[in-house]
Amino acid sequence: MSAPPSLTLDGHARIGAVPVFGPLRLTLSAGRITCLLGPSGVGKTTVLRLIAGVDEVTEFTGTITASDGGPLSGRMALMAQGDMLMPWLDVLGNVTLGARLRGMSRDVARAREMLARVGLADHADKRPHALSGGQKQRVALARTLMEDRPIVLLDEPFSALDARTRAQMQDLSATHLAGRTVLMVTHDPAEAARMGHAIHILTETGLEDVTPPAAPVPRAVDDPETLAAQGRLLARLRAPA
Ligand SMILES: Nc1ncnc2c1ncn2[C@@H]1O[C@H](COP(=O)(O)OP(=O)(O)OP(=O)(O)O)[C@@H](O)[C@H]1O
Repeated sequence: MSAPPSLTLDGHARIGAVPVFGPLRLTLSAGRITCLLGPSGVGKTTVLRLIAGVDEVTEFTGTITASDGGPLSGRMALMAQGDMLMPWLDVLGNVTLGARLRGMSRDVARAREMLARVGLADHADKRPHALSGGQKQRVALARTLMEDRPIVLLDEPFSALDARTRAQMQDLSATHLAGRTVLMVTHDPAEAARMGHAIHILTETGLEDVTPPAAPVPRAVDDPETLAAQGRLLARLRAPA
């Protein structure tokens, strides 16, 4: 994996005549996890999709740049909202989809290992329709973590998981994402308090920074400083705009 750059999105966005966000300047520090929270519809997914280069409806005026000056394409892995699994491929085929699309041979052993880590070793031969929502989301997570990319974009990656599995997948992801430049959109203050090296809230008027706990990521769920940060975040999210 090449060294992860920092990324900066600087600009404003609209869909037709309707402003989505901006002016906004968001920096994702190199090798760190940045958590982005905020009310529904404020533009978090739009920010993530613009960085990913997959937004075809938003008119963005501004720049999205990497600190090393290099292109972003080919250096990013994206886990979009919704599992985006191919219904005609089995679980193993979905987890190795990236290699298939690049015309490379599949690393089946690594894919099976990744499936075991997300708790789906016994589901490799199933099609997505035979999985629960939380299982599908873990397949999508495994597919994203299979991609050895320096920049990783995750849109509510654990939203369909029960509390225990969610904590396990956060731990797993923190291990795999260590040293990568990560944007994680989430609605969960507890998740941001556990996972974020930087935490921002996107509001109609711009970006607000929330100081994360000092402990390394992933922080213990019952660590007092983590719980205090979770409380601060929740209070801020509940406050009137
Ligand atoms: N394809 C589209 N066409 C028109 N408007 C859109 C489209 N996609 C998103 N929008 C609008 O853009 C705005 C930002 O949407 P976005 O999905 O980025 O919000 P969000 O903060 O991620 O919301 P949520 O937390 O509910 O996922 C919303 O007002 C939404 O209605």
